[in-house]
Amino acid sequence: MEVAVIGTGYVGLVTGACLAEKGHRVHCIDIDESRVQQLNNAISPIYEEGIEELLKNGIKRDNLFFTTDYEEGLHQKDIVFLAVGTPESEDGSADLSYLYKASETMAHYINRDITVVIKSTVPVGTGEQIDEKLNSIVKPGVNIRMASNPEFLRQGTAVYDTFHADRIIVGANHPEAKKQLEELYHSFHLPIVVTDIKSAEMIKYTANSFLAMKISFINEIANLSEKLGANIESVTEGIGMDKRIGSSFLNAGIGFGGSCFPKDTKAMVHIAESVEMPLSLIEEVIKVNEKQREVLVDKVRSRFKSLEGLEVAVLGLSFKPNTDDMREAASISIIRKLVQEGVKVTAFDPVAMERAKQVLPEQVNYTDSLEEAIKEKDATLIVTEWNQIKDFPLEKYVELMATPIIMDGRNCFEMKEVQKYEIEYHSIGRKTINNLS
Ligand SMILES: NC(=O)c1ccc[n+]([C@@H]2O[C@H](COP(=O)([O-])OP(=O)(O)OC[C@H]3O[C@@H](n4cnc5c(N)ncnc54)[C@H](O)[C@@H]3O)[C@@H](O)[C@H]2O)c1
Ligand SMILES: O=c1ccn([C@@H]2O[C@H](COP(=O)(O)OP(=O)(O)O[C@H]3O[C@H](CO)[C@@H](O)[C@H](O)[C@H]3O)[C@@H](O)[C@H]2O)c(=O)[nH]1
Repeated sequence: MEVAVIGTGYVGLVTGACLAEKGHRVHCIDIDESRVQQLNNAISPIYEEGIEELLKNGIKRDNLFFTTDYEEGLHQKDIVFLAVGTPESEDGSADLSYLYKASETMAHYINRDITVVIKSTVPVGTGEQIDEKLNSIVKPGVNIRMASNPEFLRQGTAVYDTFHADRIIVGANHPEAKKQLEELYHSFHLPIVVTDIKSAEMIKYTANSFLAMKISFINEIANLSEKLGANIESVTEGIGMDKRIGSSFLNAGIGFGGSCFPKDTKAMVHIAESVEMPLSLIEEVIKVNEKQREVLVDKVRSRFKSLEGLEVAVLGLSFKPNTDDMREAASISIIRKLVQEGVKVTAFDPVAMERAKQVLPEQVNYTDSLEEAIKEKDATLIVTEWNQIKDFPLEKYVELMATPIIMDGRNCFEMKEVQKYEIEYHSIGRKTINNLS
């Protein structure tokens, strides 16, 4: 089919490249000229496994194009996806200004019947509002078929997730839009759930709120387990085997970050408030998460008499492994607090250091060697569970650090493994190991 995708961020780019891989003819439109130029040279502006291979394939096959020109991108298209950002506004609501701007620009170039699909995460009712807006601009006689197709990919595994999604949600009030989207996704061989537009919009926020709730829930239980001397990993194993609970998304740590959970939970609360139906449970999920971000710094504070002049290594900066995205990364608030309290921070991340430099305090030192990062330090804080960090031998901490004290915010190491070394080891929801002589 003939497809256009507006916005070439994590969602738009991956969607466009995957649809081209399945044989559709796809034009991706973005206002960012340097991004479009890079993409035309098969260089990905985002760090995502497998994406550059798809770009090369699509460009070679001549069915994947990148442009800043809406007219060229929308020419003779059957379906157009809107995949621009919907970031957090100051009041916590979703900022729809990029979506409105993109829709308005697009409307001026639509001259035939077309299905317009919102892929961005948007509050319930946005599809209807955009529909109204488009109809007020397009030429009389041109039919807009509005639809919603929310995205569930995770950063770091975005290409894999697109080809192996648990389900595809198609929200369509118009039978032709439903038919076209089913045809578009036919070759993906994935379950498709068809619903109305408002329910599709609701599904996306509900899924993210539920997943965020699981994380805040297990983090509270982890803090309590730690206090009472229980082990959170045994607890999650024990509850996870109950099929009604399930074991996924129950990794205790220093809370959720990234470009989605923090903003989507806040937007959900805002949506509910706007219809006077407060979501107190989700409000608590957010509060628990904010408190959880403090846990590692609190552990440093209670371990050392004074933080002034302390030399600390921070391992992992991105909000999760396998991405260079720093949006709402726990490392930001942790490092800011440490620096404020006089700690000298040396940071290491396998891919996110360049992006991190734009948001972290200027006092931070960086090194691309994990060994160098921990050398002669008073403590090491583990913030992101990259494989390089998880696989780094524990004996190196003993060998290289001034005192081998590890504060692990992601429970990277098994307790029985740590027990073998002369290390002081603090983690989340588990007993402290103190083998320092
Ligand atoms: N990042 C994720 O993992 C993820 C997953 C599921 C859903 N979502 C949702 O998808 C949407 C997009 O998220 P993202 O992370 O891909 O965003 P992003 O910030 O990575 O990318 C947005 C892109 O849109 C472009 N853009 C902005 N205005 C434009 C315009 N008028 N015309 C053309 N292009 C324009 C920007 O230049 C940018 O390249 C959001 O609503 C987000 O909540 C994101
Ligand atoms: O058991 C867990 C799982 C995740 N996290 C944290 O939660 C955050 C988000 O992780 P993840 O969900 O893997 O990454 P995202 O790329 O943000 O993906 C989420 O947000 C996307 C944007 O809406 C959705 O499309 C995805 O389905 C949803 O998983 C990260 O900070 C993780 O460290 C935990 O602390 N414990």
